Amino acid sequence: MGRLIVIEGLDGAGKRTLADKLTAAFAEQGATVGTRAFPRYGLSVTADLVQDGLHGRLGGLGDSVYGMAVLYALDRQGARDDLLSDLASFDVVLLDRFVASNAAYGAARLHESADGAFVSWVKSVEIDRFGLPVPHAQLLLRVSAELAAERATHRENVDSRVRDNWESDTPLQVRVGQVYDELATKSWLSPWHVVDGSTDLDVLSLTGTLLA
Ligand SMILES: Cc1cn([C@H]2C[C@H](O)[C@@H](COP(=O)(O)O)O2)c(=O)[nH]c1=O
Repeated sequence: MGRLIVIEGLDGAGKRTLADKLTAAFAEQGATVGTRAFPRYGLSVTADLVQDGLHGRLGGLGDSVYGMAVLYALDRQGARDDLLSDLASFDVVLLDRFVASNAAYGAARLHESADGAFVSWVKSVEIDRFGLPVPHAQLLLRVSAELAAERATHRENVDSRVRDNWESDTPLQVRVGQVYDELATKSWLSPWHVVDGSTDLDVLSLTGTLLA
């Protein structure tokens, strides 16, 4: 059975770059790696609806924290069998965002902490009812909301990728960062490793820790 390792962090933290570096480093250490990212834009109708919601095209549903969270959760539920089969075939399954994204963003939108009702609800729906696998470890790629916004703006200019309504909401991003810190401190679902996303990482030593 492979290890499910999840990368979490703010929009613009550099999760995709870290996923690429970790994939190469795991391979260098002889581990086979499968990667996935959530939401599964272009692959699932629920993820495409999420995108509509993020860009204000779902009316009141986009404004509903629980409504949007259900869409994200259904997208993952639809990938459950694929995830379980990946875990049976690879040593490491590396995910760019998972259940904790729902917990952090939803709680932040509701101005709740990681000890609030929303975070418990996410676990009860996604882990207890949908039966999604619990991560072996979660990596919090920690950057300030200012640096994340700078990177997201740069990506917007370079890739012509329009920032969604949440990405351009800096106070929201600050609260998301706080909830992530709390989730890591309380080892929500599994152990968390907090890594500094503002400097170059020692990826080989990180993979060593994750494989130990
Ligand atoms: C995967 C996921 C993302 N999100 C948020 C984080 C981002 O602001 C936004 C889109 O994610 P993305 O920028 O990684 O594509 O959705 C949730 O609120 N819940 C989730 O389950």
